[in-house]
Amino acid sequence: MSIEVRETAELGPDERVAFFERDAGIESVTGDVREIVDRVREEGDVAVREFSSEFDGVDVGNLEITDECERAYDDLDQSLREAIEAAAANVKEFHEAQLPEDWRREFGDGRELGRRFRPIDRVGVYVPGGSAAYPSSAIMGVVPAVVAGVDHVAVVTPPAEEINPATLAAIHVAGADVVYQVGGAQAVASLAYGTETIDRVRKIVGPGNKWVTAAKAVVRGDVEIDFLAGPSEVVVVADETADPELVAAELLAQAEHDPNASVVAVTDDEATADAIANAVGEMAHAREREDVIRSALENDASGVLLARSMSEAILFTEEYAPEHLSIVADDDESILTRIDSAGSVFLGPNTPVAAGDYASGTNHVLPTNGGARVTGGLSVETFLRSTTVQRLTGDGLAEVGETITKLADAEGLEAHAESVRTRLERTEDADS
Ligand SMILES: NC(=O)c1ccc[n+]([C@@H]2O[C@H](COP(=O)([O-])OP(=O)(O)OC[C@H]3O[C@@H](n4cnc5c(N)ncnc54)[C@H](O)[C@@H]3O)[C@@H](O)[C@H]2O)c1
Ligand SMILES: N[C@H](CO)Cc1c[nH]c[nH+]1
Repeated sequence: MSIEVRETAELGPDERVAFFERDAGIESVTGDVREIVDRVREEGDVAVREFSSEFDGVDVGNLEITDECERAYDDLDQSLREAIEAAAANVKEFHEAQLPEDWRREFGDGRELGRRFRPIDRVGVYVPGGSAAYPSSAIMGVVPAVVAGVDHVAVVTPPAEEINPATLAAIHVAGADVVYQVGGAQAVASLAYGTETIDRVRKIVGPGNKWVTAAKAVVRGDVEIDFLAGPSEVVVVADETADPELVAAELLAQAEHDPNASVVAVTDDEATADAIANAVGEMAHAREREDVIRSALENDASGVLLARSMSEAILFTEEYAPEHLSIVADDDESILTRIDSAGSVFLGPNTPVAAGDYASGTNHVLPTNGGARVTGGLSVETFLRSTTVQRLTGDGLAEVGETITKLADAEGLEAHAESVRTRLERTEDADS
């Protein structure tokens, strides 16, 4: 397996499009996904069972498996149980620090304004589990919802002859209220529209492969979603001080998720670029998921890139807007100040992306496909809605009264203006 070094300056228009408008195969499955979503919407559980049989190879009996999660937790090897609990505790602590406080304060004279935060009442969390198991994603999806105070957290995860026990146990530890064995687009459709067994939710969150991600895009008009969190991505920005093997290790780690994953190293140092490419070639062999890694490395949005300068490497990265950004360079903090678009940032040689994937406490459900240009990852705010609150005194209304009536008149909305004038007149009458 080899990966060729390409110069950023030499990239043609098609290659730039492949990097910057990458879609990880989502568009190619959107037609099929629309059909799956429509069938589940019309036929409910019958369609869910049919698609589970077709795509997961399982004849599902009971769709609900909430009690099985607690049993899996009880039976789980103690050290694995402790690892799940330690990761969940770190994620909880970091997300509790995000909880916003309601506030009100005086603006001007007699104008009290503020914001109030309340949880969404019913959410659905997708926990992936097709080609790998994702207990970590159960923690990342459910814990912030619980911290936010969501009343009803429903989890969906793909069925299997035996669903991974660590995934079930993690769903239990994270605190889900109800759990269903259904995966892929059919799971997203079930949460969006409801079936006989699965209640519809108000917001669907969580990561998944191209079918899951396409389904979230399809239902987005009918139900709220977090963002598109599809096949994993990483960009490593490296200078000549970077250890090529550690950079290669980052690329392989994200590449092993999915054949549609995208992994990039970009550097301004030719020797470093060559060394990273060699290390990737050598280290990719004899991996358990070598085939998946090979496909991901062959993606048009993957590669080792040689930039003419660090500024060019930074511009490339900003345009790419990766899910994960690792910066391994002497002046990592100053490079970071020049990159705004990244889902989650990992600084320095001792900070592997796997830290955030599993246990440092930050969330690993992150925007892919350039979504980092407009949003960050899953957080407590994902599960909250904010409401503004205001109270004006007579003086407060008088202060903004003319501004309001002028604008209302300009809009031709007389009743708006009158609702203010009436109050102002009453205040004047009371004062005289
Ligand atoms: N961006 C993020 O935040 C993030 C975080 C964690 C994981 N991920 C990604 O999640 C994904 C997990 O993928 P996975 O496949 O292991 O699990 P998954 O649960 O996402 O997908 C499995 C489901 O895909 C459906 N499916 C499979 N083949 C199909 C077909 N031919 N037609 C229709 N549906 C089909 C099946 O219904 C199955 O249940 C990876 O791409 C990984 O990179 C992303
Ligand atoms: N790298 C994934 C986010 O793209 C998260 C994850 C789960 N398990 C391992 N890693």
